[in-house]
Amino acid sequence: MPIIRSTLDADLQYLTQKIAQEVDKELMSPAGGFVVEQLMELAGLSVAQSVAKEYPLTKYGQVLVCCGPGNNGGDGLVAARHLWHFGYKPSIYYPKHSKKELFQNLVTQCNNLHIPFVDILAVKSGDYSLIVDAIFGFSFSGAVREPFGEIMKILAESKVPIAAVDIPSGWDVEQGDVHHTDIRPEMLISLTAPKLAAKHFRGKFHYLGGRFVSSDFAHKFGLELPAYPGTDQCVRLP
Ligand SMILES: NC(=O)C1=CN([C@@H]2O[C@H](COP(=O)(O)OP(=O)(O)OC[C@H]3O[C@@H](n4cnc5c(N)ncnc54)[C@H](O)[C@@H]3O)[C@@H](O)[C@H]2O)[C@H](O)CC1
Ligand SMILES: [K+]
Repeated sequence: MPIIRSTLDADLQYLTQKIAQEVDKELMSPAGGFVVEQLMELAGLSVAQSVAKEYPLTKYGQVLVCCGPGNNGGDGLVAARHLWHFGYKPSIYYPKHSKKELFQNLVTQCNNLHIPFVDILAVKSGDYSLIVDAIFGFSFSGAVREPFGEIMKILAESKVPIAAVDIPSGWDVEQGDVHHTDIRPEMLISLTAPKLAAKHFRGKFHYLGGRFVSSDFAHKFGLELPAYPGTDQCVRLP
């Protein structure tokens, strides 16, 4: 059963990069009425909740959240904060801090919880039982540019499970791992709706998060979204 059907392209069951960006833009237009802080908060909360459903803190308490320079990284910063409140012991690898106030605030919030910001050596230490990959999302394009090549390599060689936010980082948003990053997440948390790259996902757990789409809005974009159970911010996809 298709989860998403886009009437903008009848052959698609998953979103193209362009449609994903259009949906995002429309949500934050006067017609959508959202601001980015709200969407990011709900996206990050849904990531933390998805992780908590499959990786209990008794076994996966030490979580490393790897955050990139854009909004995917912002989702990671939010997710780290919620994971901390859920009882996990997150650390954050965030090599390229954004100067935007939104991101500075997210960093302050994490600092206030004493969530450590670690460097690449800590990432290599193997002290973590789970990695959250929030490096690149739906605006990634082309081959990976430095300084992210090294972290991609570490993620690819990781022996612990990876939970990827929206798209496995380094993967082409539509075609999957065409740049051969070899990142193979065990979990994928698609936000708003899966992107085409999700068709290439072979991990164990595919979740949908970002519970902020109205039915009118979904109808406008031809999105057929599954119902979220109860008060959950995420739903497991088949
Ligand atoms: N509506 C939603 O679903 C929401 C999703 N959110 C999250 O936002 C990201 C998309 O965020 P955006 O800032 O547009 O882009 P990215 O985070 O994917 O990355 C942009 C960042 O990456 C750099 N970059 C791009 N390509 C490369 C490359 N080849 N090598 C190195 N660096 C690259 C680019 O220069 C930028 O700095 C979406 O996936 C969701 O996770 C929102 O949080 C809420 C709404
Ligand atoms: K990602």
